Amino acid sequence: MDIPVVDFSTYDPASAGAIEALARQVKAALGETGFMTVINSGVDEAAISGVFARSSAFFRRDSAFKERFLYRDAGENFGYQGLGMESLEPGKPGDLKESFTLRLNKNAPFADERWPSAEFRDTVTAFYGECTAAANRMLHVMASAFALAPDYFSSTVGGENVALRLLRYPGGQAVEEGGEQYGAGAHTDYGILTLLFQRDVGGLEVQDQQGNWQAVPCVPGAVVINTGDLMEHWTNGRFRSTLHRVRPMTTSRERYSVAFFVDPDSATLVDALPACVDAANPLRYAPITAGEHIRRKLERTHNH
Ligand SMILES: O=C(O)CCC(=O)C(=O)O
Ligand SMILES: [Fe+2]
Repeated sequence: MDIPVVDFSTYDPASAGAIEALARQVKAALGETGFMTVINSGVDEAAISGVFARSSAFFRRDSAFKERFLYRDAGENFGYQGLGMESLEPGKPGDLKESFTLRLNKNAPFADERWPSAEFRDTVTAFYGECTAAANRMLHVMASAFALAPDYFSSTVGGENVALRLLRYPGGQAVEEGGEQYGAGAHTDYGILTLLFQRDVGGLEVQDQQGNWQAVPCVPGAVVINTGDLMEHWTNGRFRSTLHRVRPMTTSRERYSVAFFVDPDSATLVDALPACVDAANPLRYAPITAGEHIRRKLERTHNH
């Protein structure tokens, strides 16, 4: 399975032709694998490097420091989780990763003491803005793939359930290849769309339609995009929410990644688009409220 590469340099909201051409490529990619590699996403390379630098500076600190910012609960979805504190595949041993997850709720901002530093907060806030703008361009194209208004999906994303996550998969993990414990256990993402930034250490794998795991390559400067469960619901399965996982880092190399999860506001009722339901594609999913789905998945994966 090849992950299709889509070049967003031609994105022009004023050109119906440009949007249609992109929509055809996005529809093919998300319909086939649920994943695509986007080049020229518009996210500034200096901003990407800046957030990775901030991430490694934070994770290099000792546990006592990092644990001052511990994740509390799925409701707020904010803070530091150490090795093993999450199992993305519920019931499996904890993931061999550490993470800092953050939301930026404009109405109820997190207090200063919840942030490792003001500089950290400012860097991730700026990056969150870059990701939001890029996600909105992609959501525009995805909406046009179904002849919907440009803001059909983006208008449901006020930020309440959007999360940015810094991830580190430490090297030297003494686990067997093919064992039960992964860097990140097999899972599907919860919302509409995920933007994933990686550097030169890979490990992400996607399950193809035959059930085989395929490596996702690291393309310099590119963003890996995948659709989540709620998008699969919305499109009645046309856009797939594909299982993926991260291999355990058994050599001395460590993997860093940054994920931006674009999820609709809690009250959004996600119901299959009429254009995606017909005799050949009968309705597959009952309507679901976004908040309920996201919260249930977060709660199932958090190891207390
Ligand atoms: O770090 C990665 O490459 C993937 C992370 C991921 O799939 C997730 O956090 O949902
Ligand atoms: Fe994921």
